[in-house]
Amino acid sequence: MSSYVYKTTRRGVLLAKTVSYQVRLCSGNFRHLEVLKDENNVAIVTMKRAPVNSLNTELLTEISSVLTDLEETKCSGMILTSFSDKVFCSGLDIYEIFKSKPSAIGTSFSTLLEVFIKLYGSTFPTVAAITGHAPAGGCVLGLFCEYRIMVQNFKIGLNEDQLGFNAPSPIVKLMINTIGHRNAELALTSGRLFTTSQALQVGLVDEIAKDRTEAFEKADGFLRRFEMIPPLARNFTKQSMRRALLQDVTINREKYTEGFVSMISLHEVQQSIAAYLDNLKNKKRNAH
Ligand SMILES: CC/C=C\CC/C=C/CC(=O)SCCNC(=O)CCNC(=O)[C@H](O)C(C)(C)COP(=O)(O)OP(=O)(O)OC[C@H]1O[C@@H](n2cnc3c(N)ncnc32)[C@H](O)[C@@H]1OP(=O)(O)O
Repeated sequence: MSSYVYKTTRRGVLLAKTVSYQVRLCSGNFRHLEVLKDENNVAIVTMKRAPVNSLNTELLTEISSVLTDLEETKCSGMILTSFSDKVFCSGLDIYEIFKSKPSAIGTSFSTLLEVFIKLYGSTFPTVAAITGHAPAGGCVLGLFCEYRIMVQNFKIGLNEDQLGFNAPSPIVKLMINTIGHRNAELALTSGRLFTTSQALQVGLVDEIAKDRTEAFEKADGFLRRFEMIPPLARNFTKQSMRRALLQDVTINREKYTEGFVSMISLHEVQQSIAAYLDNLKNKKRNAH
């Protein structure tokens, strides 16, 4: 178990260094996730695929499986977060889409769509405690949740265009639903990454936190808003707001996967990803 776990009290979720009797580690043999539940059946799902939580098929499969478990055990809320104080999630594992077989690209993307359906369509309230950078697929994970709290001085956004391909249409719709058509078009066409405060201004995140502890307090505050709301009513409303997009992704999952694979497999796109990776490595080299 990592050195940090989250202790819950009746008044909220607090960062602590010791396991409280009130918190139990969920069963399930996860390599890249830690799942804790408090006495109110709120789950804290922490991604811990070092160094940057890139979403490979294994991590995506684990997230999908946790979501099934949380539905079955009638979880009352979920906080999605990262083990890292620098990166929430760095998006799809680039090495699973660069120079990879179409079948591997397809599996990775299709599993992301499975997570889309389960997380975006979950019956319980969901909040992302974004403790670091959240580019591309990292931002997408946040967008699947109902509410986003982001620690200050990081970056978030859909930068797919910078890598040489476009964000798939369900993600474009999700972005439009969140920040409006004009802002989404400007952001997507330039692959813009927003700073935390810019993201708040545009509505991409809902609250800013000064650090992880505050992010958790605010996440807990969001979940507590629903204490007096009958869960059935809440869920009906949520599903009715999300139905069109959920149905689209569910019905067209295969079509979207084929489209993504074809696009990523294009020679020009692979060249752009190679250049992007070079750039990433150079940045790292120059920083040292
Ligand atoms: C309906 C459909 C739904 C959705 C479609 C969504 C499609 C999404 C496409 C994607 O998500 S593509 C991935 C896009 N991701 C990025 O552009 C992020 C790239 N990474 C960064 O900008 C930075 O690494 C960072 C800001 C996340 C972290 O910076 P820093 O803390 O300085 O770490 P390093 O840059 O040194 O990286 C450490 C290590 O990790 C590797 N890495 C980083 N990101 C990824 C990644 N996405 N996949 C695989 N590996 C990644 C990086 O290369 C370094 O590796 P070393 O071997 O050099 O240590």
